[in-house]
Amino acid sequence: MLKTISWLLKDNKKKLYLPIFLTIIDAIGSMALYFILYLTVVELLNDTLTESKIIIYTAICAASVIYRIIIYRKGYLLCFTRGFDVAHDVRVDLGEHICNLNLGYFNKNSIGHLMNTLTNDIASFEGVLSHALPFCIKTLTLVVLIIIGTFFINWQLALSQCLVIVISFPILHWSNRLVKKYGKEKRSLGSRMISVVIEYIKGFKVFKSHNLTDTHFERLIDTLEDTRKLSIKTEYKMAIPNCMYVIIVSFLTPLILLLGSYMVSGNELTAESFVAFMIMSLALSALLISFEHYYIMLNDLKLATSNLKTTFDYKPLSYTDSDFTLDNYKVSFINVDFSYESGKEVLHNINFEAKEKSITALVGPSGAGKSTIANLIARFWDPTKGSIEIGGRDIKDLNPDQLLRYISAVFQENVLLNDTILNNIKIGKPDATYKEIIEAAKLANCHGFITKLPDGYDTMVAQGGASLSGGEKQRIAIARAILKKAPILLLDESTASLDPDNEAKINNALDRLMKDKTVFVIAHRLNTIRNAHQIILLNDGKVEEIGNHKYLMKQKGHYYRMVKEQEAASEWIVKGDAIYE
Ligand SMILES: Nc1ncnc2c1ncn2[C@@H]1O[C@H](COP(=O)(O)OP(=O)(O)OP(=O)(O)O)[C@@H](O)[C@H]1O
Repeated sequence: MLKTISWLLKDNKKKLYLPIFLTIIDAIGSMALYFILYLTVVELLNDTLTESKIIIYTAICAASVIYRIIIYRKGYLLCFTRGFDVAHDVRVDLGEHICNLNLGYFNKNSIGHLMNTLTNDIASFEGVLSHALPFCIKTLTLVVLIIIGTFFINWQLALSQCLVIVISFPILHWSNRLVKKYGKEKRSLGSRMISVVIEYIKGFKVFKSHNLTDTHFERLIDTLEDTRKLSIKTEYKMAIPNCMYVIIVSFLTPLILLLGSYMVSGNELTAESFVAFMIMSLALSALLISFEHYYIMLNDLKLATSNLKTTFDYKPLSYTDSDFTLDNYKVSFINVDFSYESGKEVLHNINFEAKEKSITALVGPSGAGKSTIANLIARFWDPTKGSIEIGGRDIKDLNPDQLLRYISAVFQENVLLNDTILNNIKIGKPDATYKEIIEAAKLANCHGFITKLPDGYDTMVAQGGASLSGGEKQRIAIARAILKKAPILLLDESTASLDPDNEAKINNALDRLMKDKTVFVIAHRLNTIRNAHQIILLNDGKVEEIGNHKYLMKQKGHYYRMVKEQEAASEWIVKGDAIYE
């Protein structure tokens, strides 16, 4: 565990040296009080406690208290602030690391697991660094100092005291094993609960429209109930070793009382040493009881750090060139195979070339692999075999962040942030001027509806863009892409039926956006792509047909049949409940 923590801390370890040192100094300072107490008891029992000695002892106690207040304040404040600083750095590192991962990571790991790592695991890490670590160090220092001190008073009693402490070790180990077992279960249940909550919130509209809110709410309730049951079970299981440990270390005082009394009556121990030993022993047993709490926290940290390390161990996409410029924007797929999950290939030996400033339409049945091709161009994933070249460069060599400067994407589901419309458009080019933003909005046909909103461009968009219509959201996404002016465009044509006015506005905006760009359009309505330079018909992850509309129609193959089917469907007239051709 220490190795993992040290790896997570990296250079931040040094930040913790001073607070740990001050914590140890504070522990040593508090020992001074025990020593004065011991001297006072000895002098009192020997009847040698004079007024001047009382003043000296009181002065030492007062000085020790002031010294400890200063050290305590400094040490603990440093522990807390440095603990929070270090956890903040781990959070930032983790955030940056996640940004560089391919989308495959989010595929394998449920959102719940990721949220758990980002929130609970880091919170455990933070809690231990800022709270448990200083208390553990202080407690351990005091325990060691008290044990050494008791050996000076009477080694036989000190040895029997150590024996009791040694007996408690297997119990601590037992509780440690339970923390590991139930901690793992709790973490995975926690991840599941977060996933279910997110699913419930995101799907609320769908569940409601299908009258399934109750069914899905029950799923949520079931997960909450499982969490409650597991928490209670954990506490019950943990209670056994916890109680045993507390009983054993509490047994220290009666043991010393019994053994000490025998030794005093047998003149093997003086009364004042006996009293001093008893004071030390009481303090020791109280310290050992509180130690267990922090020991459990430290063990829980093991799970948190191993989760964090697993996330950090997931390698980001590699590249050799981070500062590159592309000479042209021709896109080529060369013998590309791809699988999201090993053993389940979804693209097989894809070969095609999209000329610079040409339009390539990707068509085919649902699940054929159209979106996957778009994802591979943006390097959201890497092919499992073969290569993808842009401007003659294998994109595997290029820094994915830099590569995305050359690519704009307009997907069906356009995410709008809970921010102003202006800032939502600005995402396309963060340093854009107000004039550039307005121009892009005008080209995307959204200036009109934006200026009619109460605060115009400063109108806040509700989370997820809920306050705008589907067509308006799409036009804002187009404005973003216009502003970005990237030479390659990935376009997922909307499947949603839009009213003719909205559709005309979007098509008009798209025409402007597509001008002079290497465009890939995932087309669902074949009448919109008749002018594409090439149409790639994908079926079951393979290129089945390739060519322009005229050529493919002449072939009378799969594309031809799809066009004919869509034409026939568009001629249908829906009258009441009946459909007539
Ligand atoms: N994130 C993912 N993880 C695992 N499998 C996936 C993932 N995304 C897509 N797939 C699978 O890959 C295959 C191709 O999917 P893709 O989304 O590329 O098809 P598509 O042609 O775009 O379909 P549609 O027209 O319905 O959007 C499908 O079998 C799909 O189930």
